[in-house]
Amino acid sequence: MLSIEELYKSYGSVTALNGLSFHVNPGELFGFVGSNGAGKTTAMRIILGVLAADSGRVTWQGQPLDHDIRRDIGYMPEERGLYPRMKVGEQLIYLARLHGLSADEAADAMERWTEKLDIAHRRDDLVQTLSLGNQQRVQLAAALVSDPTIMVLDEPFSGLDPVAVDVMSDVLREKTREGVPVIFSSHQLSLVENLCDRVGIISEGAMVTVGEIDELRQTDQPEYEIVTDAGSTASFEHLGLATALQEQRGERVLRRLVAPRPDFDEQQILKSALAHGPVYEFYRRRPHLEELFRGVVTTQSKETR
Ligand SMILES: Nc1ncnc2c1ncn2[C@@H]1O[C@H](COP(=O)(O)OP(=O)(O)OP(=O)(O)O)[C@@H](O)[C@H]1O
Repeated sequence: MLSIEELYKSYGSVTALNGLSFHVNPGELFGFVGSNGAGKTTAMRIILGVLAADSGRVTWQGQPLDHDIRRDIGYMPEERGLYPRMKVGEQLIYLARLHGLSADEAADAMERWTEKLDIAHRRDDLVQTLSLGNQQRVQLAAALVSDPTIMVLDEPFSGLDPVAVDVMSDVLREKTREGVPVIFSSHQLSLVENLCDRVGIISEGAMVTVGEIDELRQTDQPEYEIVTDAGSTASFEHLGLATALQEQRGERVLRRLVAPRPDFDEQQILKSALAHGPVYEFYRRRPHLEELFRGVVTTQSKETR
C-alpha cells in the first residue's frame, strides 16, 4: 500500500501539514477532501517528491519512495504543467519518453490514451488552442502514458463538464481495476461520494476522518423521514424518537425522526403512522459527505482568518 506517515511541513510560520497520516490500498480510489488551504496540495507534492517534508515518511509496499518508484507515479499537478505551444500528440510522446518508454511504446501509449479520453482528433493541435476541459484531458493522458503504478491527481475534475467527468471517472476506475492506487483531491463532494472507495477529510494539516463512504455515513442515531397527510395525528415520541424537522409540503407533512439507537426497528415507525392514515414516503436518511464535511471541518479557510 501507499502509506503516508506523520508528515509535518511548515512554510515559515505557516503550518501546512501537522502530522498527516493515511494510506491508500492497491486498486483503491481514494478521495482526498478538505477546505482551501487544508494541506492537500502540499501532501501530494511531498508524495511525488517535488517538495520535502520537515519530517515523516511516505512508503510504497513498505519501502520509502525513491527516485525509481517516484518515476512510476502518474501525477496531475494542480497548476497543470503542459507546454502550451507543443502539439498534443508530440507532448504526450515526449512525456512518455521522459519516463523511459521506447519511441514505439510512447507512440502506442499516446494513441491509446488520446482515444480513451476522446481527444484523438486533437493530436495535431497546439495545447493552447484547446478548451480548458480538453487541456485537462491531455493533462490526465500525460499522467497515464507512462503506465503508472501509483496515481496522484490534484483536482482532476475541477471545471469539467458532466460528460468529461464520466470519461475521467471511467479511466480512473479502469486503473484501479488494474490494481493501481489512485488518490485525488476534489471539492466536488457528491462526485467523491459516488466515485470513491474510501475518503479522507483533512483539516489544518491533519486527517480528521477517514474511511469507506458507507461506513462514514452510518450513524449511532439513525434518522428516518416520513411523509404523511398534514392532518395526520400520528405521533412517534412514545417510541423514543425525537423530531428533528417538520416541514409542511402542501397537503402533506414531512417529519425527520431521530432514533435512539443503531438497531432501532423502523417498522414500528411505519406501523404507528399507518394506524393514523396513509404514508406517502418512508426511508432511512443517511448524511451525505457534504454534511459530514461541514461537521468536521472548520468552514473558515486559513487564508481568510
Ligand atoms: N509555497 C508556499 N509558501 C507559503 N505558504 C504556502 C505555500 N504553499 C502552500 N502554502 C500554505 O500552506 C497551507 C496549505 O496549502 P495547500 O496548497 O497545501 O492547501 P490545499 O488543501 O491544497 O488548498 P486548496 O484546496 O485551496 O488547493 C495554506 O495555508 C497555504 O497558504
